[in-house]
Amino acid sequence: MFSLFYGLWKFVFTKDEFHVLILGVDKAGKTTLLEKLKSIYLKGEGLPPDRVVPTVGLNIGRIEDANAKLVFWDLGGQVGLRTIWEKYYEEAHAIMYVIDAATASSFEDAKSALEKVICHEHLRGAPLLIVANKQDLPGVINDEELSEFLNLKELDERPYMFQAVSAYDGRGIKSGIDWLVEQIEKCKRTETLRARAGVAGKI
Ligand SMILES: Nc1nc2c(ncn2[C@@H]2O[C@H](COP(=O)(O)OP(=O)(O)OP(=O)(O)O)[C@@H](O)[C@H]2O)c(=O)[nH]1
Ligand SMILES: [Mg+2]
Repeated sequence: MFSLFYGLWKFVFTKDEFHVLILGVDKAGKTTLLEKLKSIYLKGEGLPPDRVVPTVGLNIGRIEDANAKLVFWDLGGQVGLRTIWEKYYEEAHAIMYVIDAATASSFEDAKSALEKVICHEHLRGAPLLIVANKQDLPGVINDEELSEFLNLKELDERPYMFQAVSAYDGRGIKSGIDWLVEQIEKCKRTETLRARAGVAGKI
């Protein structure tokens, strides 16, 4: 009887935990964004931008919103480190792809790296939030202009959205996360990952 009530209690009150992979080429602002996310959701725990260094390994950040726990995996974007990205694909519920929208010279690299991400079979159906970062800088392009510039094909089979953000002043971050959580909760991939975790838990 106890286990029945405990199971019900757990079902009603325990929040799901989702894994969000933060990808993008080097200097896009991924780690700065992760730190800003922490400071918004964990009230002041994130590092200030001047303490952020280029990523070589993996940075992990955990936040909790009203509906879910999110675990962010932030990987290095330098060319030689991008082969590590795919090791995380199978376990990721969603992708946050960060682009430096103020540096036009980085767009082609950002586009071709993103196309590889989108095509990877281990990420099939994963919701994708494409972040046009550095909106605080002059001359930056917004989310719509970035979408036009990238002109990405093969996006239609997954939920996706472009979001203008600044990892410095925090604009756009909450709406991006709200959208991501909503999409993760209703997408088929989440059901598949949940079923797989359930089976693994029983073995
Ligand atoms: N103005 C401005 N600068 C930013 C913003 N986000 C990041 N930066 C700067 O961009 C540079 C790169 O930021 P990182 O967060 O280290 O970039 P990254 O994508 O994690 O880079 P790798 O770890 O090498 O892949 C740093 O100088 C940051 O201070 C932003 O929103 N606005
Ligand atoms: Mg980094």
